[in-house]
Amino acid sequence: MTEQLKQLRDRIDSIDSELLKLINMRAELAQQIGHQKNGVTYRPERESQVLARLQQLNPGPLTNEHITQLFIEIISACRAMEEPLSIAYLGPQGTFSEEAVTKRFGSTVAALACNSIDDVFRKVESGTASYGVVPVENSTEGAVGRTMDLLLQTSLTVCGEIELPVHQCLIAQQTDLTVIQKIYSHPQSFAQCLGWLNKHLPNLQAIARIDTASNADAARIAAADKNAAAIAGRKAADVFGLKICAKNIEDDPNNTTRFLVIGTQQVSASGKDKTSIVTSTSNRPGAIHELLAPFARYQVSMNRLESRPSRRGLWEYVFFIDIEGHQQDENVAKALEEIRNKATFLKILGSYPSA
Ligand SMILES: C=C(O[C@@H]1C=C(C(=O)O)C=C[C@H]1O)C(=O)O
Repeated sequence: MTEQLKQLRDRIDSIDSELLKLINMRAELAQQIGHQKNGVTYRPERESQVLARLQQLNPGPLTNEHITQLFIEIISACRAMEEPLSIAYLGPQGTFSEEAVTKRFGSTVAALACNSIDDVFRKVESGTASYGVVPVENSTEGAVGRTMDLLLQTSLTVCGEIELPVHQCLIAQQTDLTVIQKIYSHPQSFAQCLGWLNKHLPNLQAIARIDTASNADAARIAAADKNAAAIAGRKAADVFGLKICAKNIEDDPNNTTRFLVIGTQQVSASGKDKTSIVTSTSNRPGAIHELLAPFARYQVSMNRLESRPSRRGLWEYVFFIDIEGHQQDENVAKALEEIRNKATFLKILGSYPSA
């Protein structure tokens, strides 16, 4: 070892000793805060402020994404000193939902794989899990209907959102595409990769496309059949020991899935929030225009408007709306108050920090 290398490593060692001390001091403070809280440990608004502040202060060379991931892990460990969180998600292991859990909560949580979106809601409603993570929309494929239908019925609140860039891979036991006779995947993932499949697969007509309940299920099946491939994330290839034949095969390179964190808590304002509501109105000319007019009047921006069958009458709809701001912000509160007076139905799903 050269003298210069030794000196650099000595400096890293002494910085690590400092970091070790500081991180443990941080954990002790989190524990003290935990003793002062009654009830809810996880404070999404505070975590979002902590991360936003660090991003603003970050002098580099580490990027804001690096800093965010590092601090999410530090916060995750500190939070666990107060109380370990259990998070239900749409399993099995290796799904994008699992990645979304880690992206928001870090690794120091008990992640609970569920068989269905319904099961995620049930686990949180029954108190078996503290929070749940469910997919709500994809930038290519649109809304996840089941999540929206369950949001309408549930007593749970929306406590957060997670945006996850979704990069699909074609994975198999080997990388020779000519032996592939079947491809397994979730219908949403097939739809996200249609262009690539049509362009790159030899003998496309002869290849069966088989739907599975999740990408990770597709990977599990492909791991037991040498003539099969799966479309899934990199994580699923790791979990099931498969090779990556092609990566980033999604047709839109910005392909992103948005997930919601569901729980039982009303989240306080962070300063940069969103509010999700479901509403409906009578079926007459101009009714929707009138219903939404207060948003324009009080300068509330609408990020999303999605209609779903209400399941109460033929051709009757409910509207899922995301707006900017917290329900306690004055302009949002006034707009929602007016809407409540006009709507035949209004449910505020929750306010939470913007991703
Ligand atoms: C320490 C706290 O508890 C949790 C841990 C946090 C942290 O480590 O920074 C932030 C918010 C909470 O989820 C707190 O509420 O400040």
